[in-house]
Amino acid sequence: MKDKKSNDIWVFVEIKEDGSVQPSSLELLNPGMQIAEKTKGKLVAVLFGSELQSAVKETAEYGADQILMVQGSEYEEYSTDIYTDALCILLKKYAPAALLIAATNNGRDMSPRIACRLKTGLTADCTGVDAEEDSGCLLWTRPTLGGNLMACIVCQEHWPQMGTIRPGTYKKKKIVKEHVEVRREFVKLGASRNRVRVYETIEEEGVPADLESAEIIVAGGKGLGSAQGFQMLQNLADALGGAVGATRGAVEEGWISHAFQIGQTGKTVSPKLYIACGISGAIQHMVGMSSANMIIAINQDREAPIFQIADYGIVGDIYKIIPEFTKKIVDIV
Ligand SMILES: Cc1cc2nc3c(=O)[nH]c(=O)nc-3n(C[C@H](O)[C@H](O)[C@H](O)COP(=O)(O)OP(=O)(O)OC[C@H]3O[C@@H](n4cnc5c(N)ncnc54)[C@H](O)[C@@H]3O)c2cc1C
Repeated sequence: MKDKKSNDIWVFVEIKEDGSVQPSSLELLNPGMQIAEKTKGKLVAVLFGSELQSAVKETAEYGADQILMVQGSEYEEYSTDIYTDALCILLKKYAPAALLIAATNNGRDMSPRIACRLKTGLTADCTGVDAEEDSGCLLWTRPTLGGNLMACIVCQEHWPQMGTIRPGTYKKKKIVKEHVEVRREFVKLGASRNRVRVYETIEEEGVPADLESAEIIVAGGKGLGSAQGFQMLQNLADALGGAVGATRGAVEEGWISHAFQIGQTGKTVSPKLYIACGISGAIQHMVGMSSANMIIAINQDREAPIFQIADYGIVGDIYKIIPEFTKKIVDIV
């Protein structure tokens, strides 16, 4: 679209199959607030679903000025056709300045279709977003050229400014607002049709359930020396109620699948506690985990760069430290 009707920033808030809110969507309300302040618009959360009361209540705690709820049985589960059609109708009606979508499977599926229909640009899989105050254009950051460079992408004169943002890039931020306006929207889908029916959802085996939203991550690198080392880390993660992650070094060795990789070409995480075991601290790894609240690094090389960002550093052999540490935790719990 060539014009916008407002400076509002929209965040599409995805609802999971169990009716709860996708945490990575709530994370986007955090940068959304700062951007809306710069563009001098409202922060609007858009929700689709069949039963939205509790999702609206939860979303209202994360800083939205307004919530658009689109309720109906046709939105009970995600459908590429229905969601794309409905969101395009709303975007044409309100013509906001920007739309932020979490880079989940559904977000990645829907976003390019919307951008194409509205004849606007889409910056996919971003690791950061900001806004230019003068132009109101969004500044999207993402790795480019195989991850060797970070690019700042601007899409001028096309609205809404659209991008998908990697889960885990931002932290959810609770904000108490005196008033959050909740508006019901009825979208007349007309000739829309759902061409795809989902008969069954099969969870892929061996994939970490929610690495991006884990509060504790025990990550391993090449210092583990073998795939067996990850079992040792899994024991510690289980004792702490956390998840296991890995460096690209360990993934390339074939010790663990790419789904566990953290970093520039893997996942972005932001846990409360990150325990880095046998990880040197290459920049491409650190961009994916440096926003953790607390980092504990265990490495036998006291010069390893990971110690520069660690809150606590232990110089030593992981094979001596981790089993002892796990035993202590198990004894306490
Ligand atoms: C374009 C591009 C994208 C990339 N994307 C990513 C990415 O997304 N994620 C990522 O992780 N990397 C990525 N990399 C690779 C990155 O540059 C590093 O090569 C990688 O992170 C190194 O992994 P590592 O720390 O496991 O291995 P190493 O750098 O080999 O470090 C192993 C560490 O283990 C320590 N150690 C060894 N034995 C022990 C022991 N017994 N006890 C304690 N410590 C021990 C060593 O002292 C060493 O510091 C990318 C690279 C490029 C070029």
